[in-house]
Amino acid sequence: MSSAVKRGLCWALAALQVTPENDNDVIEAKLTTGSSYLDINAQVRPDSQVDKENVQPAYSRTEVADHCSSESCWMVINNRVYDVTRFLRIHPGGDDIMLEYGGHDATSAFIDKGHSLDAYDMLAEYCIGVVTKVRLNPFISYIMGLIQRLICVFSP
Ligand code: HEM
Repeated sequence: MSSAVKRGLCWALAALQVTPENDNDVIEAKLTTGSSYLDINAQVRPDSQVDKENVQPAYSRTEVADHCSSESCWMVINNRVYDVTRFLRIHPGGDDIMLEYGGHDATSAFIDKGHSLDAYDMLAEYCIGVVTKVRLNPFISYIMGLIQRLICVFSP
């Protein structure tokens, strides 16, 4: 599948404001190692930042989808919005891969890559808010999440 088609489909899904609830399952599955330190919420949002993040703005996935360039690159990880524009050039994995996920939900990609705990710690610095949750019919939400995942799995 060409990246243009992939981007189009991802944008369409974003426009539908799909919050892939399944990402929480991914996180649970990845992090049920028994170590409390491996709680992504603890890593993404240490206690000291809870209040700060609570007053941060909420962005829709459509808004996030608009920020997909090197001039302004946002991504969603675990239902939080990250402005990674200034991190692009210093990301050890390169800016290309970051831009691929610019404007999208990068939760699974971020976790599947197996980032170090240092990388998890770095997230807090780039967090600008949370994603607004629009609850769709659970069945539709499930199908949308499934399509989103299939796109990620089968695209080159
Ligand atoms: C704000 C989000 C991100 C941060 C803070 C971040 C941070 C890091 C850091 C610190 C490393 C160095 C290795 C490590 O400590 O794990 C790294 C490597 C890497 N990251 Fe990210 N990353 C982010 C997003 C992503 C995304 C969305 C992808 C997409 C798959 C990705 C893919 C990679 C890859 C492929 C490497 C190179 C691994 C290697 O060569 O060992 N990263 N990242």
